[in-house]
Amino acid sequence: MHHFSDRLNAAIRSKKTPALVGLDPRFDWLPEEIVSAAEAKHSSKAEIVAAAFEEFCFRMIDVVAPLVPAVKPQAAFFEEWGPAGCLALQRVIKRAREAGLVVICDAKRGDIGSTAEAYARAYLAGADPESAIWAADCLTVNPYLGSDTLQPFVKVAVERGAGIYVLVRTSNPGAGTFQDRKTDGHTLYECVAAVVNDLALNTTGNGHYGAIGAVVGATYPEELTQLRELMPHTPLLVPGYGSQGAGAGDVAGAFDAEGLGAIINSSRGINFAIRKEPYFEKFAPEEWEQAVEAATHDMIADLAEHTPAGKLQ
Ligand SMILES: O=c1ccn([C@@H]2O[C@H](COP(=O)(O)O)[C@@H](O)[C@H]2O)c(=O)[nH]1
Repeated sequence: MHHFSDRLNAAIRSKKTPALVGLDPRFDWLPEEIVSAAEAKHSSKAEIVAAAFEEFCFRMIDVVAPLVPAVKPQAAFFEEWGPAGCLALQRVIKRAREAGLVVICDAKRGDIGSTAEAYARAYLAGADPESAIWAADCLTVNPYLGSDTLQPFVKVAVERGAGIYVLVRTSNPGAGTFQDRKTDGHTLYECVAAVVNDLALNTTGNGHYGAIGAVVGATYPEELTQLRELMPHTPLLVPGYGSQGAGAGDVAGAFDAEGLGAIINSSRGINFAIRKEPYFEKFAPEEWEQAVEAATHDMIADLAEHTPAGKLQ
C-alpha cells in the first residue's frame, strides 16, 4: 500500500485514533537527566542541544508509537541549531518511521516551481525511506507563491507515495489578516481550499482521500467545519488542540461520518505534559515519560468521547 492517505488511514484505523503527536523539543524545558547526559558528551552548545533533542524525541517516540498513528516533528526547533540540529531531525524522522509511525515533517516549504521540487525531493520519501535525506511520509507546504508552485510537491509526492499538507486556514490569532481577505465574494482561504481539493481529487488512491491535504486550525471551529464540507477529498491536519486553547468539541467538524478525514495535533501539551496539571501533581519530574503517556491517553479518550473519531474505537 503506497498511497499516502491509504497508509495514514490504515494507521488511524489500527491505532483507533486520529491523535497526532507533535515533536517540538525546547531546550529550556527538557528533562534534567537528558540535558546533563548531552553536556557530558559534547562541548559546543549546538551539539549539546541537538544530542538532547535527539534523545528526548527518541524517548517520546518509544512512548507514543504504540498509541498513535503519526508524529509531526517541527523542523524549526531543529534547524535553529544548524547542521547538528538538522542531523538530529533526520535521525528522529528515521527512528519514528522505524517505530511504524507515519511522519509528517512540519517545515512549511514553498518556492518557485523548480526550487519547490528540490524541497520536495529533500523531504518526501513516502513509501521508500531511502529516497530522501529527511525521509518523511509527508511535508507541510506554504501555497502563497501560487498553485503552480504546488505542482512539484504533488508530482514528487505521487511518485514516491508521499503526501503534503497545504496551509489553508492556520491556527494563529492573526490567521485572518490575509486568509480572510475577500475577492469576488470568496475569502483567500476558500480559494486555496478549492485548489487543494482539486489536487486531492486528482490524487486519490484506493480510498476517498487524496495525497494532498490541508492544514486547518482547531482554533477556528466554524471554518474547520466549513472546510471539511468544501474539501471532501482532502485529509486535514488540525493543529491548535491543547496549548492553543482548542478542545475536542472544536475539532468535531473536521471528521467525516466514519470518523476519518482528519488528524488532530498536540505538541507542547504532550511533550511537556509534566509541566502542567494534572500531570505536574501526579508525577515526579523524572517520571516525564509517564506524564507523556498519560496525556496521550487523555487526548485519545477526549477525541473518542467528543468527536466522530469515537467510531474508530
Ligand atoms: O496553523 C498552524 C500550522 C502549524 N502549527 C504547528 O503545530 C504545532 C502546534 O503546537 P502546540 O504546542 O500543540 O500548540 C507547532 O509545531 C506549530 O508550528 C500550528 O500550530 N498552526
